Amino acid sequence: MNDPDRLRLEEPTPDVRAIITDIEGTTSDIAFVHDVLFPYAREYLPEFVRARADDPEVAALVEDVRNEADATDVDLDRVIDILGQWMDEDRKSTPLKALQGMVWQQGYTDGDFTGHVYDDAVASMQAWADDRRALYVYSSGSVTAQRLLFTYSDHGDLTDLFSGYFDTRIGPKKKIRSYKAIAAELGEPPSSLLFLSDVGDELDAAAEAGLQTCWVARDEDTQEKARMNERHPVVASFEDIELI
Ligand SMILES: CSCCC(=O)C(=O)COP(=O)(O)O
Ligand SMILES: [Mg+2]
Repeated sequence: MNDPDRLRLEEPTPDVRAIITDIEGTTSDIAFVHDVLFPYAREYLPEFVRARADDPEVAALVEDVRNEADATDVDLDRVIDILGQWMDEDRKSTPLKALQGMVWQQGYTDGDFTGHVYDDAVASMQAWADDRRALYVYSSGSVTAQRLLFTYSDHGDLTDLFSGYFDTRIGPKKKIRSYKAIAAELGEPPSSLLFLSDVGDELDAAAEAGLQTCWVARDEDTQEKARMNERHPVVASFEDIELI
């Protein structure tokens, strides 16, 4: 590992004890999320919500949508319209994400698609797990959706690699407090945690919380933007990350 171009993450104080990774754009292709998962949810979420409206879990999420939309008196059809609008906006709403995850379950189990995970992400995550580094996911997709993607991945079931999952129930991904809450939940000093993402605002928030960060910029446009930010080490793939 003496390649001078290889990114080495020097430890501020302790070594990296745990890695927390984003999914969309980081472990997995943005196109899989936007061209496969989102259209599937756009098509099947309305009938899913109607069919399961009396299920207590779905009913509670529908109520959460009404509250988040500040529309407490609206009927189910209006809630479904709101969810459609939020999907069009790619709003990172916790109840929407929970409902999407429940809808995707059908797609994965029917074999309509498998979860895309980059080859380099699989290889590095396997090596880190072998090296006894704990690996966590933090995504706006619900924990259910995260588990599904890695259970039904292109590479088979990868869930053994992960020690835990966080979604927006711990807080939004662009807020400093979310990363502090994750560190507190893991019982680790923030500086011993490494957060991987393709989004600068998420990395900025993590760095402000004291985490080590790495910008996974998989295409040239993102690499240029990432390098201009200058706050985070930049890699084109997980292969370029060398942990000390
Ligand atoms: C868990 S796969 C679905 C991803 C998703 O719904 C999403 O909004 C992407 O969020 P991320 O935080 O992984 O960029
Ligand atoms: Mg992302």
